[in-house]
Amino acid sequence: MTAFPVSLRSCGPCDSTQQGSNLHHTSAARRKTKLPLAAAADGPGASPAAMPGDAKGSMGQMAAMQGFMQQMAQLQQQMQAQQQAMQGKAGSKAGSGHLKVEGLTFHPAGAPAPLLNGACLDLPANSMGLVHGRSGSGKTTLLHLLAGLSKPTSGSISIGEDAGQQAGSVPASAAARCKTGIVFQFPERHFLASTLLQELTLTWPQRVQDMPARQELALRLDGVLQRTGLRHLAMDTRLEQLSDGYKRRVALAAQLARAPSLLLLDEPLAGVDWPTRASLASLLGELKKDCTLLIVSHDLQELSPLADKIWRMHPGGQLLPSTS
Ligand SMILES: Nc1ncnc2c1ncn2[C@@H]1O[C@H](COP(=O)(O)OP(=O)(O)OP(=O)(O)O)[C@@H](O)[C@H]1O
Repeated sequence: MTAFPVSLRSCGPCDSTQQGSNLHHTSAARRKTKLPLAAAADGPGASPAAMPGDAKGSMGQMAAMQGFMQQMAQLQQQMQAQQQAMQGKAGSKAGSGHLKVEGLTFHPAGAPAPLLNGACLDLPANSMGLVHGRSGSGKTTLLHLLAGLSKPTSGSISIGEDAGQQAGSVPASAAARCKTGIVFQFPERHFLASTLLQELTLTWPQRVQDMPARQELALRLDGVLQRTGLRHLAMDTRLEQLSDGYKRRVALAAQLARAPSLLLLDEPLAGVDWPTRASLASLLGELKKDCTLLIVSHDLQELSPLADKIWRMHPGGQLLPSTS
């Protein structure tokens, strides 16, 4: 079994032990979270049109800033999830991943029309949903709303136990969101650490009293590494040395170690070679046993046979059931 850093030591300098380094980076990430999160919480106000004049840089800079804000928001959610699991609020075992979305509309400030227009979907627990559609139709936007990375203009998102309740205009509860994982389209752009070990343990709780939670996470991660085909890699492998397929596996493993009840995946097969696509697709099919999956993809050939429900995102942000 792979040895993970369950024990806690004081935070050392970056070039000290791997574990000390990890603690250091995690603390730093926590500190960094405050400012971008305040901006992210503004939702539509964070769009380029709503930024003050001196912040209107190039679109590339804005995209990078938005990516960073989303990354920080996700990190904070994951940290909250570990904390709540430890306190017994969210439970350490994956709960129901029933996803219900009603009338979801997203019209960011400055956009001429809504990016998402009254989207509805109902995805039972332990099933796989697939969303396809033309480039730019709003598929990624939908995933970001479901992950709580953007704030909807109107509509409701219910996850797990919430899904049985009457929908209102409020998004899913914080506890349900904490059990939602997301793997981005280009996961390597969202890596915050340098090595495999650091990335996989980045959001683990750090306090002395968190030892049982860390032990549980280490045990779960061992199984996840086996399942995602990463177990043969050295834990000090540098992430930049990995192929695109392996980087996707690392991002997936980091999410699975949290035992999400809902896992959102953006183009999980894009940019990987054919044998890797086949093995990744088969892994995603197996994951239905553990959680509910909602996948955005153009790769219908591999994924539609595995999907229980399929939707097409039409231009104008309308989500309609689809047969393929
Ligand atoms: N906050 C925002 N403000 C304004 N426009 C936005 C915002 N977020 C996304 N967009 C625009 O909304 C459109 C839909 O983007 P989205 O990434 O959701 O499409 P997609 O269907 O996932 O495309 P692809 O298949 O190419 O990944 C794009 O034109 C994008 O530039």
